[in-house]
Amino acid sequence: MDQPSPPKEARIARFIRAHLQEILQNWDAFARSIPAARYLPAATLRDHAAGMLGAIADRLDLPAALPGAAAESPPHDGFESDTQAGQHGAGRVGAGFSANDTVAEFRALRASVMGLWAASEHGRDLGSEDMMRFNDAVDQALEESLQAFFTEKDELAHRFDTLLSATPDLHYITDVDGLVLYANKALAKLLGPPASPAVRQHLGDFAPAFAAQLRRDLRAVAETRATGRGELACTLADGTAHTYRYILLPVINQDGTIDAITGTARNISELKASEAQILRNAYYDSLTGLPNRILFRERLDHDVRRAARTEFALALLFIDLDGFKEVNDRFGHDAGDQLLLQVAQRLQACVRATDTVARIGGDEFTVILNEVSRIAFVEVLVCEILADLARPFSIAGKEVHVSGSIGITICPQDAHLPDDLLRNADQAMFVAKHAGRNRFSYFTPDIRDSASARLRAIDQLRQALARRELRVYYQPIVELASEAIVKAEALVRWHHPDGSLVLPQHFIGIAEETGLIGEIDAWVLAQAVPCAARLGELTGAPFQISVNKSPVGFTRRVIGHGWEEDLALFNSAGARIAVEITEGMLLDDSPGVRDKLARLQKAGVQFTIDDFGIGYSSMAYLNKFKVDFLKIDQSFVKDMHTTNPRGQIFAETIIMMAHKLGLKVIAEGVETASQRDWLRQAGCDYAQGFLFSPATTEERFAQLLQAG
Ligand SMILES: Nc1nc2c(ncn2[C@@H]2O[C@H](COP(=O)(O)OP(=O)(O)OP(=O)(O)O)[C@@H](O)[C@H]2O)c(=O)[nH]1
Repeated sequence: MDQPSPPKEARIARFIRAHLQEILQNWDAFARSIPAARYLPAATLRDHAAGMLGAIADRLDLPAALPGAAAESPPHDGFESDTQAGQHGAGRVGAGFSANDTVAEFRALRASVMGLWAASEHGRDLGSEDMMRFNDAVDQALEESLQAFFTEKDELAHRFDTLLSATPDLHYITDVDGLVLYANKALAKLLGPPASPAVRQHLGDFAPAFAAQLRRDLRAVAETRATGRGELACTLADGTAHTYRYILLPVINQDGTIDAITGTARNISELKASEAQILRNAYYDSLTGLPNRILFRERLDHDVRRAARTEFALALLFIDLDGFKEVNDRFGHDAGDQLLLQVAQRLQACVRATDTVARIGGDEFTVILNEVSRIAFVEVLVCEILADLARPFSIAGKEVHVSGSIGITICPQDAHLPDDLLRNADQAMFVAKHAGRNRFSYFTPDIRDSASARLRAIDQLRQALARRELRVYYQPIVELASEAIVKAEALVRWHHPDGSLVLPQHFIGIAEETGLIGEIDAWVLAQAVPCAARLGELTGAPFQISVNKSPVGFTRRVIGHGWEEDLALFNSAGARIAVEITEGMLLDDSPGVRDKLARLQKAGVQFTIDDFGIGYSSMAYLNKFKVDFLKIDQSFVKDMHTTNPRGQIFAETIIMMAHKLGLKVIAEGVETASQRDWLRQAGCDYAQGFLFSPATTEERFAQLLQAG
């Protein structure tokens, strides 16, 4: 049987297979004109072309591959890239080809084959059925490729949309005018539905007030091709205020043109709020909201510089509350906080918006008064502040009273450097406080001199402690009935390097202010306890030494003061030590003070009320707290036989009252025999003073004791 002649279409298939290498050489030249093809290696492109040509040839070989076959079996809707052409089209998406590039690629294939066919012996058959079938096969492959290409693109877009819509950030693609080509879910929500499907929304529509800013930025990105960045503080349609940080990137086409801009915008409102909070914490006092010390210093620097350029002066006020600690102690720390807040409000209400009120420490405030034309105005304002602070405060339904001590310094009159001004105002405040509180004091050079002298004294006292220049002296206390030395008072002396012996009244005040008193009191106690034991051995009977304990040591934390260490010493000494305290101490009903007194009493320590009769008139504390001795203040003793006979009456009354309460009485400052005789006759138990002996060293004291 005769073999049927091969179908006509096989001719071109055979032609393709036979001339594949030449076709591919032609193809190379065409392919170079396809923009995206430039980014693929030549070998890869040729492999693709060879694969496609092979598939087209195979298709032409099929008997079913008749003209119009593609039209008869159109790719179904859910196109799957299962043919060679389909796979090719889907792959082109990943390779960065546009649809036009893909079309161009097929055109190049067609032209490569047709060019060679025309040049071959078949040249005259260009319009032949072979050619028509070939063109149909290429068209069909192209259609399959494009279908796959677009399906892949849609899927990719969907995947990107899913990815970009999974974040709260705004992602967008716009044209160069800002008309939105793509908006992720977050942005679409902000933009709301478009007015009409035919009208594109503008990126700035979600914050209309900033549309102009966005337009400018978009234009700049399109013109400069540089990435644009910016921040947008805006109010959204729901009335909430937000800040967005955005980025705009030009999408540069392969031909170098820009017709789209893409980017993201992130809502940084929380970040901004926490940045603002950090800034507030760094520069503002969290309790009162006033500028803190750091911001105050910055403002002072700035205001001083500005004042130097004008004819105006600047006044700096340093305000320290009086009696604030008592508010904390009596009403609690929260009440203290409330008070500070109300003080801040009152101070702020006194000054102009251009002035600064700052809280620079616990109960310390400063006020910078700018553009001061007359100092008299400052004084008027300061009086107003004092009056305002002295008005009662209402805290948790209770009336609370404080006052203020104010130091004033003027720039440039007193100083023109911020540090000096602050120091001046502080020193002037110190003077106001020590002059009785609830008043003001101007800075003067004298104040500076005495403040420097005070600082020098503090420094010297510190050194005295370190160099062990302090000594304990003991003053005999005699029993008036027998005139025998039965006790001693330990008194501290300072052997100054200049050879002088400094009495406590010249340094205890500074020691109390600076807290060094704790160290001094503890050191005196540590000397007195073994001394009492030694003197006891000498006399063969327990010997008692009184030590002074500063109220500061009971009420505050003081330097070098280990309360527990003291207590161990007191415990070991028991009644060999008596503690001299002031009436004020017993009136202090704060738990800290009461607890310390009770612990001392438990240790067996006896108590002497020092300077009795010159302090508080209330004696109710004598009923509450067990005291052993009353010490009549030396002012009564001194007055006894001089101009003021009332001294005798007071002394007599004190002695009588003490005895009725079961207490012993010590008179101090006894200098004359007549004072001694009178006291003895009035029933006073003990006396101390120059008549018997000044305070002296332990050795000398021991000699006195032995001499009887
Ligand atoms: N409630 C409260 N108290 C504070 C705060 N900061 C510091 N203080 C207290 O404020 C007090 C300030 O001490 P002082 O200035 O010596 O007290 P004061 O009673 O006013 O003494 P004078 O100035 O001598 O009249 C201390 O007891 C601190 O513990 C705070 O933020 N809140």
